[in-house]
Amino acid sequence: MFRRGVLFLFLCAPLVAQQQVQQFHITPVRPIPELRAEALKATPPKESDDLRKPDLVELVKLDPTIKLDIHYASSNNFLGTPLYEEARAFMERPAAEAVVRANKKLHEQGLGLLIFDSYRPWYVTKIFWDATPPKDHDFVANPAEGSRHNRGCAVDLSLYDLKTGKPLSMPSDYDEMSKRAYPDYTGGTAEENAHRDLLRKTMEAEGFTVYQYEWWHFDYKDWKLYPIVNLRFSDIR
Ligand SMILES: C[C@@H](N)C(=O)N[C@H](C)C(=O)O
Ligand SMILES: [Zn+2]
Repeated sequence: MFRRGVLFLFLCAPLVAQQQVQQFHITPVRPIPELRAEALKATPPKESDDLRKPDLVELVKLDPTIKLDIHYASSNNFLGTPLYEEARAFMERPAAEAVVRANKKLHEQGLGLLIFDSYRPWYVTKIFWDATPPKDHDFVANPAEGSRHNRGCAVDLSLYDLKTGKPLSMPSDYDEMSKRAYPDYTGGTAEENAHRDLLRKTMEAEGFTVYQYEWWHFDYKDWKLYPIVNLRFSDIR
C-alpha cells in the first residue's frame, strides 16, 4: 500500500510541478515574524472621510469559474512564507464585476482568469515594503500611501486553459523583480508575449490599467474612491 502511494507520488510529481506557476524569491531584509509583529501594531495612513463605504465581495461567489492560486496563502511567494491564513480573493463590487466580465469574455477563447491576489490587508503591504530591499521597491507599494490592493481595486492575475486547467506561459514568474516582468518587455517568446498581451487587452476593455512594472497587476479605474482597508479575510462581511 505504502509502496503504491510512493509510486503514485513519483509519477504525479512532474504533473503537479508543471501546473504550478513558477515563483521568484527574495531574501527579506529582516525576519518576517519581526516585520509581521510591527506591521500588525502599525496603523494605516489617515484619509479623507468622503471615501465610499467598502463593499468587498468574494470573486468565486460571483463566478465559480474564476480560478484561484493565492500565492500569499502558502510559502509559494516571493518571501517564501505564508502571509494570509486563507486562500480567498475579494474586491470592491464594481471591480469584482469587471473581473467577472473579463473572465466571461475569455471563455469565448477557451480561457479563464487565474487569480494570484486581489484585496490585501494594509499590514501585509507594510510587511512587503519593509522586507524588500530598497533597490526593488518599484515592485511593492509604499504603505505610507497604501496599495490599490488595500482598496480592493487591484488584482494580480494570469490566464489558464479551461480544458486542461493549466496556466498559460508568461514572460516572467509572478512577482519576479526584473525587467522580464515589465508589460512592455520584448524578450519573451512570441507565445509568452501574446498571452501577456491578451490578458492586458482583456482587462483594459473592462476598465483596468496595467502597472508599468508588472504584467500581472491591474488597477480598477475607480480605485481613488475607495479607502484603505486593514481587515483579515475572516473579518470581511
Ligand atoms: C507585490 C506585488 N504583487 C504587487 O502587488 N505590487 C504592487 C506594486 C502593490 O504592492 O500594490
Ligand atoms: Zn499587484
